Amino acid sequence: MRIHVMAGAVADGAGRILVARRPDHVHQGGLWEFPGGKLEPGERPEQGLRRELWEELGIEVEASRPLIRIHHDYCDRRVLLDVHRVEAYAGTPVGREAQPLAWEHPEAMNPTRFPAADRPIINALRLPDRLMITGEDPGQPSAFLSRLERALAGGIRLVQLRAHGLADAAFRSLASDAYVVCERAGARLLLNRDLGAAGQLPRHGVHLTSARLMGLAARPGRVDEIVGASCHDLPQLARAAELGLDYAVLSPVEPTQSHPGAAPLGWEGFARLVDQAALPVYALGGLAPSDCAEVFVRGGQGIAAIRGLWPA
Ligand SMILES: Nc1nc2c([nH]c(=O)n2[C@H]2C[C@H](O)[C@@H](COP(=O)(O)OP(=O)(O)OP(=O)(O)O)O2)c(=O)[nH]1
Repeated sequence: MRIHVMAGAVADGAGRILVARRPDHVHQGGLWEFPGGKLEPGERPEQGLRRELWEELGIEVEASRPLIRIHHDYCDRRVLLDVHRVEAYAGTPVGREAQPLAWEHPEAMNPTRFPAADRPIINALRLPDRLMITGEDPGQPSAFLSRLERALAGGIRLVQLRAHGLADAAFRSLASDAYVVCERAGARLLLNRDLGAAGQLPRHGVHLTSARLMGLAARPGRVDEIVGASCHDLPQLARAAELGLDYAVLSPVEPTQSHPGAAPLGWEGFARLVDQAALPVYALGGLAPSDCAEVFVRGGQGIAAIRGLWPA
């Protein structure tokens, strides 16, 4: 039987997340967790979250939204971790069951101190809700970089540099400049390029095409960088999770101008695939920032887009 667990990601003003230490004698004891517990029969998820955070922390959840759902098989029990981001609450969290509490920045979290199922939750907390894929003008670096700067000024914090039309030397030059611009804005740059060509280029991570993903036997890149991949079906999502990638981009959700022939998944199809994926999944294909609320309800991390995010 599967246990449905509600857990809350409660943030402070500095973006740190509240974690609690599980007692030694319980399942996954001694490890740190996102506070929560089992959904009771007949309870709605939001109700269960409110009850658990009241019982464990003495806070009243006023607003929350889905962050990620993870199915995990621990051999001795199967769990569904249904994690919500707590957006507003009343009260001051205290360990009402005498559990030690700590506030940790997601970047500083050590996944080995959490249950195995929590790794994708930590990644979901580290990643923003918008992944911008670069669009026009890669052949005109100054116009391209000024578009990039405008996007960063508008709050973009994760950028995938996609410039398949550029030869290696032009790509290397553009990537080096884009890295400087992203660093200055506190944003992260992912290179969508063969790792041989991306080589030692400065970057915060790499983005793999679905063909490259399916040809790999192990997670590529450095351990400290973000690695994600484009996916279009369940076997690709499963491979991305197996390799321990940090995120996937699933497409196309809606019909797009860039891939007019591809059959769209629709929101139902997107939600069905995401629910079986054990990693954060961005929705791609005909989407704009106003679609984020829909993506959250469907279990996704947020939107990935060229047209919807790359400045005109
Ligand atoms: N709350 C929480 N549970 C987690 C996390 N990661 C993870 O694998 N789990 C697992 C451990 C447990 O098997 C299950 C949570 O069940 P629990 O026993 O803590 O639930 P509960 O608070 O309702 O406790 P009780 O009724 O057994 O006293 O989910 C996490 O980050 N937070």
